Amino acid sequence: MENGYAKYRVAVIGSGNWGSVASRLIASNTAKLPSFYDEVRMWVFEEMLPTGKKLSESINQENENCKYLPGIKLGSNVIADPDLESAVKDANMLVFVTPHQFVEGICKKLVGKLRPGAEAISLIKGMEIAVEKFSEATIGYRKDKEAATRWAKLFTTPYFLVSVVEDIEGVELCGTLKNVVAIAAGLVDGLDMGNNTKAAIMRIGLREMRAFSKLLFPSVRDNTFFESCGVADLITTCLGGRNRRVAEAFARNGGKRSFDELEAEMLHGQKLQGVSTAREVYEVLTYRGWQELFPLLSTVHEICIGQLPPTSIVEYSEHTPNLSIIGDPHSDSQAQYCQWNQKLEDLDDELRGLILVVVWLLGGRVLDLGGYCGCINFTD
Ligand SMILES: NC(=O)C1=CN([C@@H]2O[C@H](COP(=O)(O)OP(=O)(O)OC[C@H]3O[C@@H](n4cnc5c(N)ncnc54)[C@H](O)[C@@H]3O)[C@@H](O)[C@H]2O)C=CC1
Ligand SMILES: O=C(CO)COP(=O)(O)O
Repeated sequence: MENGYAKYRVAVIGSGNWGSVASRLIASNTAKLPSFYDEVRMWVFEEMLPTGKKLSESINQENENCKYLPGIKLGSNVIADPDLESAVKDANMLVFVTPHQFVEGICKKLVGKLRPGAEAISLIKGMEIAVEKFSEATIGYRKDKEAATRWAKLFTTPYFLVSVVEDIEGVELCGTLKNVVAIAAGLVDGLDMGNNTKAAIMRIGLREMRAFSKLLFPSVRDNTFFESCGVADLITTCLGGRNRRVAEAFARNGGKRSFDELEAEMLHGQKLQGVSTAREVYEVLTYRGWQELFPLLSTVHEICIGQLPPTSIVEYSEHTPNLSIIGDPHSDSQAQYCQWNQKLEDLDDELRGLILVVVWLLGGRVLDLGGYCGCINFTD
C-alpha cells in the first residue's frame, strides 16, 4: 500500500495523436504491472465523425482512434469516455495530454472532482512510438523522486526509454520552446535554404531555449538540454514534426496563407502548438524587455503574425550583440563579462544578489542567472 492506495488507477485526459499513443503505451504496462489497475480511462473531446458516429463510440467499438491514430489498436483495456468527470473520478494518476490551449478550461472543470492525493503528469514529449520504433522521453520532477520513478515505470517499455530529471521547469520549457524553433526550421525548409542553414537555426534555437529557460528559472540545469527532452526532441521536431511541416507550407506560400488556414487544411483536427507558444513567449519577452536577447524566438512570432516576411528568419543575426552573453558566458568575445561573472560566482548568493540589485539601480543591465552565473552588461 503506497500513499494510502492499494493500487494505482490511471486516467488519460486527451485523445489526440499523442494522447492515443500514450494511452496505448500506459495500458500495455498497467495490464502487466500488479500495482496498477488494468483499465485506463481516456477522456475524449467528443467529435462527430463523417460516418455520423461519435468518436468515443468508434474508439470503444474498434479499439482504435480512427481520426487521430488510425490503424493502431489501443489495447482492450483502454476505455474512451467523453464525460470528463466520470473519466477521472476513480483515478489517482492523471495524465494530461491535450493541446495546451485547452488545459485551463479542462482544469477549471476538474476543480473539486479529483480524488484526494491524486498525482498528475503533463506530457510534452513523444515520437513515432505507436509503431514501436525505439524512442525515449524525459520526466521532470521536483524533490519527489519516488513519484517520478513510479511515473517512469508506467511509461517505460523496451522500445520507449524514460529517464527522470530533477528539473521540472527545464523539462517543461524544452518541450514548449522547441516547437517555436521547429517553426523556424520549417520556414528554412520552405525557403529551400538547405541543411547548413537549418542546422544553424537549430543550434541558435537550442541556445535561446536554454538562455530563456535559465533567465526565467535560474534553477534550470544545462544538462537537461542534453536529455531526450532537449536536443533529441528538438532534432526530431525540426526534421519531421507538424510545426515544421506547416511552417514550410507557410514559407512556400510567401506568408500569404495564415497558419490557422494551413493548420486546418493540413492537420485535419490535430493542433499546432508552436504558433501560439511563439506568441506567449513574445509576450514574456516584450514584458521583460528581452526581445533583442532572443532574436530567433521574437522573429518567429513576428513572421507568424505577418509583421515580417518568412525570409526574415535568416536576417536577424546582425542585431544580436547580446545573445552570447547569455547563451555562452565563456566565449572569448565576451571576456569582460566573464571576468565579472566569475567574480560574481565566487561570492555567496546574498552578496551577489545585493551587487546585482545595486548595478541595476545604477542603470546597468543585469541578468541574474542564479548559481550558473550572474551577468552584468554595462555597455548596452
Ligand atoms: N503528437 C505528438 O507526437 C506529440 C504531442 N505532444 C503534445 O501533446 C499535446 C496533445 O497533442 P496530441 O495528442 O498530438 O493532439 P492532436 O493535435 O493530435 O489532437 C488535437 C486534440 O485536441 C482535441 N480538441 C479539439 N478541440 C478541443 C477542445 N475545445 N477542448 C479539448 N480538446 C479539444 C481534439 O479532439 C484532439 O484530441 C500537445 O500539447 C502536443 O504538443 C507531445 C509529444 C508528442
Ligand atoms: O509537440 C509536439 C511534440 O512534442 C508535436 O509537435 P510536432 O509534431 O511539430 O513535432
